[in-house]
Amino acid sequence: MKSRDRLRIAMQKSGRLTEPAQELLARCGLKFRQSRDKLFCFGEGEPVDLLLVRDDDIPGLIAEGVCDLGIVGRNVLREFQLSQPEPGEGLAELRSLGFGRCRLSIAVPHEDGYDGPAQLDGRAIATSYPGLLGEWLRSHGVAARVVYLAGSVEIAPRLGTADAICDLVSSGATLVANQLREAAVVIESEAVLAGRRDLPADERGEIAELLLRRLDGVIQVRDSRLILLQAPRNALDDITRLLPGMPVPTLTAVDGAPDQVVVQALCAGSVSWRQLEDMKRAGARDMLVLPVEKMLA
Ligand SMILES: Nc1ncnc2c1ncn2[C@@H]1O[C@H](COP(=O)(O)OP(=O)(O)OP(=O)(O)O)[C@@H](O)[C@H]1O
Ligand SMILES: O=P(O)(O)OC[C@H]1O[C@H](OP(=O)(O)OP(=O)(O)O)[C@H](O)[C@@H]1O
Ligand SMILES: [Mg+2]
Repeated sequence: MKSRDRLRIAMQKSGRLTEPAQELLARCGLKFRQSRDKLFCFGEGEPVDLLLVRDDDIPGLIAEGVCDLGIVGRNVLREFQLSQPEPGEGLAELRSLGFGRCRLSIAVPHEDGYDGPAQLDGRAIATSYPGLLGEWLRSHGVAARVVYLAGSVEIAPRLGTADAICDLVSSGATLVANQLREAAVVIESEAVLAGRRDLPADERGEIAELLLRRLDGVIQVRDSRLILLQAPRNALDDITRLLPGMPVPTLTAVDGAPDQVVVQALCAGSVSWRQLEDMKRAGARDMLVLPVEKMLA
């Protein structure tokens, strides 16, 4: 294969993960110019390019070395890994990215009810994820027949081609619309950054590491809020306990009010109105919750 000195990331061309993935890379400071056929994006500035493909193709492209990294659902990555002779080798989930959250679940016709895995013994289950379903069935000691369907899995029970399904669920609206009920969760999924276990030991590896560092900063910032408030010193313990992630706050004295301090704290996660009201009851006032734009430890 031709050697390459630019890092290449595979991502979904058009689908649920496209926009959030593009936004995430932009937040990492990467800028791209799209090719005319819209299959490739050339990186401007950093030596990082994008390949825009069907999400199902992403793990294979990384495994074959066509791309170095990929942004893909954990469901697709795990299914690919299970299709390989050595599922534990080759590809790895390098980071979880916090969008595209859904779960792969087994669902049964609403009128059937569900009283545990044994109910699925001897039944036919339709899915696009035979590897993940097969693993779940084995680990629960269930002998069911797996019927592979590439799409529209949810209509299989009505068509009589299966007794149950195993498909992605988010709001549950698709299940309700098809008179199905969620019976068991096979895996919780979200978009992940996938890569080979061994990053290339050259310039591309260095760029990948730089990208991972920026990504960590972006993810941490996205999930962080800076809170500023004023409080009586004797209420500090109570107020700190109410801060998400219980950070160690920085304290500043208030001129002319020795019993008061200004508290500054970096919180993990958003701060709800309810938490602010609880802090106010504990003695806090003049509370400000600020988003964080960039962070570098
Ligand atoms: N309802 C949902 N809510 C949230 N995330 C979802 C939902 N359905 C799927 N996902 C996640 O988003 C990924 C992409 O879903 P999408 O429906 O865009 O894929 P697709 O139809 O297979 O697209 P492609 O044309 O690229 O093959 C899924 O693999 C899954 O990780
Ligand atoms: O629980 P819900 O919020 O209803 O989401 C679940 C549905 O979302 C996905 O399909 P999508 O809408 O992407 O259609 P597709 O299968 O045709 O891609 C998935 O395959 C489920 O059918
Ligand atoms: Mg797909």
